[in-house]
Amino acid sequence: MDGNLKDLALETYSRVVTAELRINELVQERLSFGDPLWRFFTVYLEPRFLFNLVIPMCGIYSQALLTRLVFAVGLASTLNSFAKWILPEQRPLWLLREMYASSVRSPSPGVALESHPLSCETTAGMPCAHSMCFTVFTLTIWMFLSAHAHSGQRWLAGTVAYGLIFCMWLSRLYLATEFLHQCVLGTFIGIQAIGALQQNADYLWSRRRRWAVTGVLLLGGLAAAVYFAKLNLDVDPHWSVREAFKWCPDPSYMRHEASPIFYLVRDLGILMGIALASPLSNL
Ligand SMILES: O=P(O)(O)OC[C@H]1O[C@@H](O)[C@H](O)[C@@H](O)[C@@H]1O
Repeated sequence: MDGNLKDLALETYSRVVTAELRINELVQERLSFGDPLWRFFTVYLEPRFLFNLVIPMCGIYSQALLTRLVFAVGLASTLNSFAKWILPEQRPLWLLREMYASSVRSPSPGVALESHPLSCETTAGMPCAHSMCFTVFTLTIWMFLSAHAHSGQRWLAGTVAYGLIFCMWLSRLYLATEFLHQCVLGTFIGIQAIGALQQNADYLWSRRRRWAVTGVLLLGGLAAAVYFAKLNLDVDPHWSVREAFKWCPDPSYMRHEASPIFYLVRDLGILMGIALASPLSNL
């Protein structure tokens, strides 16, 4: 019974992702006129660029906004890196090439996807980091600016924010780095994370430095524990890097600073900065 259920779940999953490959193909075929725009979203609105340039620039407008953005996007990015680290999922190009390369999986999906230098990601797919962090970034700004806006202005700004998030999905689908469900879930988790941060804002912002630093160190311990647990279970912790090496058309497209461990260290570094500045309510 258990075996049947597992087979059914695997078969359903396989059907869904195969159908989703067609969505990637459709976006590539129909929306190629927007190529520069899709590249812009992926390159200039990605989490690293947000942390390095866009969020500090927002600080020119307001320091309160800067603090909120670093806190919210930093937490969202860490959550995302942990999800990819603990439970990695395929990306469309990896799956497609594996389907064509393997004689076991048939019939072949009959889909052709173009790959770009930007398609060579070395982390796992789920949930989409670009969609998740950009959702948190956009909605945090929207909430901050809406505080003193009329309902009409709020509605207009909200529509623009969701339109931009949708463009980020199209960008990731166009570059065939993500399946649609990975983009949708990235945004969904981002929205849930913002809700949870809002509800617990007083508690989180009043944490003393000692507790915040201990929390970040524990997260570092969790990341290391996952690494050793996977080794023990004979699961490759660097599975996503191997997949990228296997299926990327040109290994020079890959960046060493894009590996899961690098992103975990980057995100925990950002969180450690926040922890050292705690309690945030004093800023
Ligand atoms: O999950 P995505 O959207 O394909 O992004 C992969 C990586 O892309 C990088 O550009 C980001 O800096 C990382 O945070 C992210 O994990």
